[in-house]
Amino acid sequence: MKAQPTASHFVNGRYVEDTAGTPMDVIYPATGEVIAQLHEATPAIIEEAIIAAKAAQKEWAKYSGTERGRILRRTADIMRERNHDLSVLETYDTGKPYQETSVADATSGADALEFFGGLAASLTGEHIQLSGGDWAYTVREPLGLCVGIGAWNYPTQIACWKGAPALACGNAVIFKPSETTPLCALKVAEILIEAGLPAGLYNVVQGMGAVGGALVTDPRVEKVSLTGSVPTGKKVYAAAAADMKHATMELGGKSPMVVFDDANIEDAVSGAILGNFYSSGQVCSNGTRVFVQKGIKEAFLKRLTERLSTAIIGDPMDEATNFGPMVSENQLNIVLGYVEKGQAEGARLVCGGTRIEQPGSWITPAVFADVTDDMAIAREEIFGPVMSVLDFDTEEEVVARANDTEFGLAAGVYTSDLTRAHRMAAGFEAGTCFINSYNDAPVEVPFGGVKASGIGRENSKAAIEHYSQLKSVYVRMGETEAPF
Ligand SMILES: NC(=O)C1=CN([C@@H]2O[C@H](COP(=O)(O)OP(=O)(O)OC[C@H]3O[C@@H](n4cnc5c(N)ncnc54)[C@H](O)[C@@H]3O)[C@@H](O)[C@H]2O)C=CC1
Repeated sequence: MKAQPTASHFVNGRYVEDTAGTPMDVIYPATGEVIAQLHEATPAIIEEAIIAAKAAQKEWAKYSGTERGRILRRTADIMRERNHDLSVLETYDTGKPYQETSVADATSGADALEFFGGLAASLTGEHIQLSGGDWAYTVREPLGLCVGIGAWNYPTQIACWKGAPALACGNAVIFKPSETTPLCALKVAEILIEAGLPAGLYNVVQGMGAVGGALVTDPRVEKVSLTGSVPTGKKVYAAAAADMKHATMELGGKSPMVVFDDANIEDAVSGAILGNFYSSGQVCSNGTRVFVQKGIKEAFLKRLTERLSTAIIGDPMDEATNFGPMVSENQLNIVLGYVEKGQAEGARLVCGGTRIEQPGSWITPAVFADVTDDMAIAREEIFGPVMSVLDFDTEEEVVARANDTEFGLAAGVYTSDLTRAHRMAAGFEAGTCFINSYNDAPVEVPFGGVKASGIGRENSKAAIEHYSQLKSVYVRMGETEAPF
């Protein structure tokens, strides 16, 4: 098999297998071939991971930030050196074109390791002067054992976006990748050990939702960070709350992208393509509701369809390919179902949306025009290459319509009017806004959603708040006074 790892799990610094676990086939989405076979984690594997992580974390917490950071930065360097191999594996795991995986997956993971590695030494508390010479200080302490649960669209990135801040703060991690894309997190775990991370601090256990559920409900786990859909997020957040665990939820969206008459059409079309068709549309923050002001609607659609006709759909390993298959047959069928639904609801299919008849899970990028707010394709997260174009007249109207959704992950605006751009950003109910751009996610900037799209933030200094807690220590310099 093309991508068979040494074993299914990585626990306590080494690969481990337990063939008693349910077999899991890993399928290359571009051809439908089985490229690896793993086993789901058994309760024995989960137990081994928890025991190893708890023991290792106690020692890791005693390391200085400088020492922790050095290991993370070394890991980032190794990941960059091996970017080609890691990107090929990511392409096998997800089907995303190598043209994308070579610049947006292991490299983004390395950015997180480097950023949080650099921050580790500066994670200090503060000194607070009080009256009468008394004073207090705060200590930033790790949470303990953090569980990360991943989605299938950015497996390496998610494994690092959760692992890097957790480790920088002195925590241990157990990561459960998506069952659809289990391969790359194992490589991250292996490279962390090679870079000098003590055994037991970053473990990878495979499995379906039930394995995630077993981790989330274990009383020895202090924090849960999920990247996934809103329905899963609601379950995992509720399970974490039952034990008062810390939680970060990076969930789905149905984000608006607003294009005003005065926008640079070429840039707006680029933003709409990036925000709908990169990774075959499998990006949580995608701007799938494209509101176009009526005056430029036809010009926008014309240029969009022209540009879409130049997409290179084909072998994901070919560096020229810029549009790959859906991650799985299951996801393809969900997307095809929405294309059918959109047509049945009366939207106009401008182009694409047809299954490409060849092995693997392929579809052409779809654009719907004349979409109205009540249609399922405008309300529900599709998580595939289906763009809905909606018309609007005024700024006031479009802000209200853009916000009329349970989600609040991202929002974008294309306009050449500077003050309007900032008014729009202020009016959007979204965790991340883009002005004349779409889907940037550099590690320096907080990322996360509002409303049903989640709680907490990943990346940036903001993530530190979600992987550490403050202890306050009061120091009295005089006598202790009591009422009697
Ligand atoms: N906001 C963000 O940063 C991102 C959000 N996403 C969202 O992820 C979704 C697509 O990914 P999927 O893997 O289909 O999501 P999903 O919600 O089906 O699964 C996510 C993960 O949760 C696990 N899981 C399922 N049930 C569980 C349970 N009861 N307890 C614990 N773990 C459980 C799954 O095994 C998987 O590892 C989309 O909604 C997308 O928007 C994807 C990428 C980034």
